[in-house]
Amino acid sequence: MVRFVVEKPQIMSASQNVVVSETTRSSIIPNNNSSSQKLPPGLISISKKKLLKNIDIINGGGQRINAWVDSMRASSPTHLKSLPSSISSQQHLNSWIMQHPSALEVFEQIMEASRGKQIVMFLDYDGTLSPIVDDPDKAFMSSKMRRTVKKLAKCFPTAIVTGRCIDKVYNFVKLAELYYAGSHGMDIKGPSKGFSRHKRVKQSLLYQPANDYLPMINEVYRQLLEKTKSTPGAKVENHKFCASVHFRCVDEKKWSELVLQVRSVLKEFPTLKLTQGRKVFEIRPMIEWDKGKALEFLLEALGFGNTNNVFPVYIGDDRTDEDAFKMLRDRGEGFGILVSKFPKDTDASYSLQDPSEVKDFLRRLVEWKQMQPRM
Ligand SMILES: O=P(O)(O)OC[C@H]1O[C@H](O[C@H]2O[C@H](CO)[C@@H](O)[C@H](O)[C@H]2O)[C@H](O)[C@@H](O)[C@@H]1O
Repeated sequence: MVRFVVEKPQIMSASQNVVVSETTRSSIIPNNNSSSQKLPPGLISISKKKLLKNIDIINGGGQRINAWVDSMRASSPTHLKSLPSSISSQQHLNSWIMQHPSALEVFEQIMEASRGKQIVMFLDYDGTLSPIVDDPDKAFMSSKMRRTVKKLAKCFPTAIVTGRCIDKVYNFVKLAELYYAGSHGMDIKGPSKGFSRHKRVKQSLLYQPANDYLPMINEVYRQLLEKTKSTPGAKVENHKFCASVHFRCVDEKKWSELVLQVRSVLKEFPTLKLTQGRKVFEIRPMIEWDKGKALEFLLEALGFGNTNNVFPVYIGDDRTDEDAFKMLRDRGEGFGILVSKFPKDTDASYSLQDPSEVKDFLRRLVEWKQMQPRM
C-alpha cells in the first residue's frame, strides 16, 4: 500500500533546553511500509484512504454545491434569524446559555477551580481580541484591549493562537512579551529575547512543524489569487503555512462559483486540506497539527507537560478553536471559553458574547491576580 509520511512534530519542552527551530523537517515522502510496520520515530503517516478521502472532499465527494453554500451561510451568523429555524428560538438560546454560562457571571467559581494552580492564558485573535470586520487588513485591536493583554501577560504566561501568520498578527498585537502560535499553531515562537518573564523557559522557542509545505503554500496562494480574481470581493491571504480565501464580501449569488474555483485549484494539491472559518476558507497542510496540539506543545514548553498544577484557559470564537477546547476537555485541565452571541456546538465550557466582554474578563483576571498574596 502506498503511504505518505509526514514527520511528526516532536513535543519538546524548552525547560529541557531544547530549542525547536528551522531545522525541524516535515517531509511528505511516499512510503511503501505496510500499516503494521513501525515508522521511524517522529514520523506519522497519512494513509492512502485518508488522502483519497481528502481528494474526494475537495472534489465534492457527493456533497452538492448547495451543501457547501449552506455551510458557508452558517459560518458566521450575525442575527439569530440567520440561523436554521430549528436552532433560532429564544428557548434554545436560553438552554445553551445554561450549559455554557457567561464566564463573567461565574468568575468566582472559575477562580476557585484554579486555586493552587498556575493559570496559562491562550487567546485567539480575530473575533476574540478584535471585532470581526469586513477587511481582514483592518482588524485592529483597541488600545484598551492591548493594555489589558499587556497586564495579563505580566500575571500569567500568555499566548496568541491564531490562523494568521505571526507577522500579520504581531502587527496588530505589538506585544513582544507574548508567545505566538500563528498559522493555526504551525508557527510557534516564544517571547522576544529579554522579554520572557517565565523562569521555566530557558531558551527562546521556535517550532514550525509544516516547514516543508512553505513552497506549496506559496504556489497554492498564487493559483488561488489568479483563479479567484474574477470573483468580486474574494480575498486571498498567505499565512505562511496556510492560506485563506475570504467570502465575507462576495455576493452570495457568487458563492457556488467561488467554491468551484477553490476546489479546482486544490485538486492539484492532495496533501492540503480545506476547512471553513467565519466566512473564510482555510487551506492547511494535511498534518496532524492544530490549535489543540499547539496548546499542548506550549504547555510542555512552559514545563507543565506532566503536572496537574496547571490551569490553562483558552478563549476563541471560531471552529478551529474547537481543537483547543477539546484538548482541554480531554486533558481534564482548565477550560475553554467560546466567544459567541449565538448557540453553537462547542467543547468550550463557558461563553462570552464579544471582544468587549473578553476584555472585561481579562481585566477581572488581572485584578484577581493582583489581590492574591505573593508567593
Ligand atoms: O484563528 P483566528 O485568529 O480567528 O483566524 C481565523 C481567520 O481570521 C481572519 O479572518 C476573520 O477575521 C476577519 C477580520 O475581522 C474577517 O473579515 C473574516 O471574515 C474572519 O474569518 C483572517 O483574515 C483569516 O485569514 C483567518 O483564517
